[in-house]
Amino acid sequence: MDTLRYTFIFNPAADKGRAAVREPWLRNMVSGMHDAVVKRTAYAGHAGDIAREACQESDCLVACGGDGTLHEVVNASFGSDLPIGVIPIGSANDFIKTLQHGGSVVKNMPACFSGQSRTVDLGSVLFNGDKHRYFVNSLGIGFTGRIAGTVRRTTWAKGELGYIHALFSVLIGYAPLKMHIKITSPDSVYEMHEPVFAFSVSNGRVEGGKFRIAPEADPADGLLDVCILKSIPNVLFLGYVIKYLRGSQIFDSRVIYCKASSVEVTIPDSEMMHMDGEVFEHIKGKIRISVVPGALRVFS
Ligand SMILES: Nc1ncnc2c1ncn2[C@@H]1O[C@H](COP(=O)(O)OP(=O)(O)OP(=O)(O)O)[C@@H](O)[C@H]1O
Repeated sequence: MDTLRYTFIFNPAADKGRAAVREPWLRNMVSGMHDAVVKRTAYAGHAGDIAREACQESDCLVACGGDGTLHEVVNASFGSDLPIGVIPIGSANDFIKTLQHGGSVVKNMPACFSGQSRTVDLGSVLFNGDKHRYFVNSLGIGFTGRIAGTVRRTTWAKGELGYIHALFSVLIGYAPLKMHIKITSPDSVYEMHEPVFAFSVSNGRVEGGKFRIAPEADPADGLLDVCILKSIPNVLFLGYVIKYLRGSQIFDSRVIYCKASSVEVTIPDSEMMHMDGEVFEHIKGKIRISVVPGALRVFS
């Protein structure tokens, strides 16, 4: 069998710059193992540019960073059918927690070289008219979009602490958002039109490091998991934080949790959205989210 050609796409800015110290380790691990090169990103968006080029000259791509790095690599290489590996050296590394090897950097290295891959679903998102992205792990509009924005802006709080700090910062002055939501499930269509505290659609189970936002999610089931927290008084918030940490919010009467093949959301006012922790500002109008079954090959 021919040796597989690997491109490792290394984001030194991941984990608020702490990933940079991993570079000698990564280069050492990679050297002499297979036909592999390490390419270091130089700016935000560069992981996608490297991935696009590498599709022509590689058999496998490995995203070395957090969920944002993986998000860029997946969007840039969509349609190439190249398997993608993950070396989780970001702050949260949420998607890898749903895959077999958990968040371990050391365990994921051999997984990348095993040649064993499996297919998982992707979320496809049309927004602001003609804008389009795929997400791997999760999407949030409103509350969790603002949290992702705060995490990006805050430089002093690193790792999962950054997500906890952002959670409470966003809560101050937060009011539930008006949303019209249409959820299409395999056997039903459900519509709601009321203020929503938190809205997410997930392919993976975890978000923000520790929050079990979609505890029933299976990234290979051909469906996305929808979790909507209806309007709640802010005083009840702490109780819901604990429920989201445990994944028990799905049994709460104020939460809608279901599997869907597509979700259409309409928001009248400009809002923040995140996909895999990447922030998209000034989102307004219709957002069309749908599953693309088995669209991504991952090493696991
Ligand atoms: N060389 C670079 N300089 C500045 N920013 C970069 C560079 N390379 C990539 N980025 C940006 O760094 C951001 C953070 O990357 P990533 O999401 O992988 O790490 P993280 O936020 O620590 O992890 P997680 O999303 O799992 O919490 C991304 O938005 C990406 O576009």
